[in-house]
Amino acid sequence: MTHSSGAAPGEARVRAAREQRLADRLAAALARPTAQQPEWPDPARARTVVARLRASPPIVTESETAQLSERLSAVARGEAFLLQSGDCAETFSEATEPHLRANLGLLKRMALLLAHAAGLPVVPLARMAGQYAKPRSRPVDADGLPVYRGDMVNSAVRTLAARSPDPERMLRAHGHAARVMALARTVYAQELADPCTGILSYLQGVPGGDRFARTAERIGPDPSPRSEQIYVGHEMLLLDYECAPLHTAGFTTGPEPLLASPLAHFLWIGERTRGLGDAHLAVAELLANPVGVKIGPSTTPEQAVEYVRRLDPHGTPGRLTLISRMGHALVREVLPPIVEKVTATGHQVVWQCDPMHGNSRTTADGRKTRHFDDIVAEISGFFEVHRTLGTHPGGLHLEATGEDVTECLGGARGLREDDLSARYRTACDPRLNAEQSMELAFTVAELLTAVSRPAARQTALHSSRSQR
Ligand SMILES: O=C[C@H](O)[C@H](O)COP(=O)(O)O
Ligand SMILES: C=C(OP(=O)(O)O)C(=O)O
Repeated sequence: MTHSSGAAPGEARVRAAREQRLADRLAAALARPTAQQPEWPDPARARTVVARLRASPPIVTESETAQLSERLSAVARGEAFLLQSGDCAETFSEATEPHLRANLGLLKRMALLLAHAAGLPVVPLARMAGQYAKPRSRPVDADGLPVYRGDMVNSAVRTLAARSPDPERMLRAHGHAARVMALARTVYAQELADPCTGILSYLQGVPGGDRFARTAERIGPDPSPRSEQIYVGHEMLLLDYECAPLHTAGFTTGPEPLLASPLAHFLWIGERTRGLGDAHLAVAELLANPVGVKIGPSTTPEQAVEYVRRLDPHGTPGRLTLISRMGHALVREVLPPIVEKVTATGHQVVWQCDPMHGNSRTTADGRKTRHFDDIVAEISGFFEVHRTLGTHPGGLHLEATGEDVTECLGGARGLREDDLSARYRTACDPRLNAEQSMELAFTVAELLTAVSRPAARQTALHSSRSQR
């Protein structure tokens, strides 16, 4: 943790004491049980890398993070919609401008579409510039090798040496993330000066695209404030990487000082590391950045309330995003008591639907995939639950790419299992391709048009225009 010098001696002492308290709390958090961490073969080498990460330059700025916090408050109040999308696992080899352009262009088109459908500003959040570590279900793969845990930890190549965790990879990940973020800022602002053209060419190119023509007609300039600004987030998984550069934040969401992560605007805790007694949650409690928690089908309403109590102690709207990933068959059953119990606490969280992770399946030849229809069914269930309870379905969290991959089944071209081998390129879980993603955006646009209230739409559009 760092602080600037130049303050009066009394002030410097107060600041030093405050930093020491935060350092002690972080050390206590890290002493708790941790899941899904690599065992570095050479711990001394790992410590050297962590020391270098501590001195590394920031990837995002605190003012951008504070701005995202404000925008998530609007989402939690029902005045905006959050769209998060990107690769399941970023790789070093795909940290290229064409790949970033494809993913960010897609995110921008989808955001524009949803903004018009919901009549609300859309906050774009890319799974990018840090999504290099993956939690896994099993420690070894089908060949008996240690499982691939993301480019930040080991290599996907199928040899024992390649799968050995290498701490130097954390430095490479940081370097790639910094470069990706710098590029993303420029690319997102530039990409599709005229996104309507991209949307219309999708409609013309895909079978049955004309069924969305009426929705497309309503699209005009982006009504979202700061529509050139992109935010990034990743799973806060690998604690050596995540905790090294934490420093006392210049902004806070309550009376006490907190730690800022300079690695991303938004961080979330995954389904496999959300234990209430575990380190990930205790670290997230110390962060000034907005945070999320994935909640799968085994989550109880009591656990959800505990996440809210711990991660949003001061009742800051949008400070916490609860990312439900129940699966299409369970969302209508499991989500309602959670939403009811959390709503009764009076805290205003962002309710976000991840329709990907509860709908994974394996094909006969061992490929992981997801069906477009299951993804739509989970989103429909999520909207239905919120419509019934009078709460705001605040956002979506997708694994999607603007590339023409063949990883998920179904969609307008009716991709079947036999088609998947053509361009199955994901490093981990299957992503929607560009066409499937646009089809999903149009489908969700129609759901949103059905749920959004015209009066609220007018007010939100008016106020977002006046902020520009
Ligand atoms: O992206 C999410 C997880 O890392 C992934 O679903 C785990 O996959 P596995 O079950 O193949 O380990
Ligand atoms: C691992 C992920 O999801 P979950 O924790 O929900 O399984 C993810 O979003 O990459």
